[in-house]
Amino acid sequence: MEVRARAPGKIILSGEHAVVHGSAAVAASIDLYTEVFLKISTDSERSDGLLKLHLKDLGLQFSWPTEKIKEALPGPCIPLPPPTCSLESMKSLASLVEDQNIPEANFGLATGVSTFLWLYTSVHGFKPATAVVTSSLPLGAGLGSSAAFCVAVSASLLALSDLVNLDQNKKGWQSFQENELELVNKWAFEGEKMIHGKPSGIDNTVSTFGNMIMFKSGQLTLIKPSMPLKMLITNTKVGRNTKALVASVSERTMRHPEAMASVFTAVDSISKELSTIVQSPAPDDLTVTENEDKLHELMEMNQGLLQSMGVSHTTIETVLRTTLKYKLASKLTGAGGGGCVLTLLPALLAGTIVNKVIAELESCGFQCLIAEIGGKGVEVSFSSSS
Ligand SMILES: Nc1ncnc2c1ncn2[C@@H]1O[C@H](COP(=O)(O)OP(=O)(O)O)[C@@H](O)[C@H]1O
Ligand SMILES: C[C@@](O)(CCOP(=O)(O)O)CC(=O)O
Ligand SMILES: [Mg+2]
Repeated sequence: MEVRARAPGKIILSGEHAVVHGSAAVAASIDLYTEVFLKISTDSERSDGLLKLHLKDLGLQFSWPTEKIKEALPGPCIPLPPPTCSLESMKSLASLVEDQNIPEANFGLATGVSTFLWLYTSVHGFKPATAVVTSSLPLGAGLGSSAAFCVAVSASLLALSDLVNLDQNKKGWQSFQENELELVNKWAFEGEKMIHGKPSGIDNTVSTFGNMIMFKSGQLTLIKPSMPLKMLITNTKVGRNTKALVASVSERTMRHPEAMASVFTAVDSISKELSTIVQSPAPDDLTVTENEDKLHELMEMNQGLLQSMGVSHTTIETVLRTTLKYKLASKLTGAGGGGCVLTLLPALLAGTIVNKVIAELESCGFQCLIAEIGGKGVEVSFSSSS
């Protein structure tokens, strides 16, 4: 029994952090993916009794005797709802992962590895298996690698379970039915909880369902943009950790509840207005430009509010200053504190200007890319090639 699952990363156009506190946010999937290959040994197959996890791009391989996992974890938790990992299980997972001696440089991976073990055993118990993970997403840079990882892992696990009804003979990538996607999303959210502490659920939701969405208090609304939206993504390459940044915003909120409530309300309005603008009819270039000007201002306002939440960074400020020289608006995307910055590229902006901005940003040591936004969500493939 084997399957491949791939799940996209995302950009947040407005509302990160505030969405954790109930404000609306707008996000879109991007065409960078995390892919998980999963092969589970059936009872009749001979196996080495190991659960193996290979993080291929990082050159790291881990394995655990399934008997050892059985002593530490409760095992399958079916039927629904998916279980939230208890503190006791977290501790057992930490010691199972510690035994693998993850290199210090990859220390943040420990939670990802624990999450894999938790999701795997919750769906498939203690069956020996091999999982191979590859990703074109930068880890810990604000493009939702944690969610793409949780969604791809959950999708691969559910695809090989009795809980979904996929066509195993179909060649190439296929999607799940709507109710199955909801299931994948629920399991992935449990994984995100382990990595983020208190996630809003926006990242796993957009990775699961794809497209562009507005997300508020756990509810998603599909957005159908009626104007072209091109974003430059600049990776400052400053590593950061979403869990710590989300916790720091919550601490600030405890210290200044009224002021922060106003900040979150302002972000809520920005996301709602942004969603209205991108969906409003744009029959000609003039209307597109007018709408882009409004988006420009909304992005600047959102960035200002993110600064007031304390999640900007000197490298983010450098990107903002650099792009402003070309009259382009930027804002951080994801948790901030480094990571990636979005810059709106107006539809009529000359290619030579885009190249100049990119060259200037890259001369600062940043990495730029232009991703396709709003594509498909999670998919699986049972065939060996796709
Ligand atoms: N391909 C992967 N393999 C293992 N763990 C991963 C992978 N992608 C993400 N993770 C987990 O997610 C963490 C990064 O998540 P986070 O701090 O939320 O940043 P982001 O989601 O913006 O990339 C990593 O430190 C790791 O624990
Ligand atoms: C800061 C936040 O809004 C987004 C975090 O995204 P990322 O992990 O930095 O890609 C947190 C959340 O919504 O769960
Ligand atoms: Mg994340």
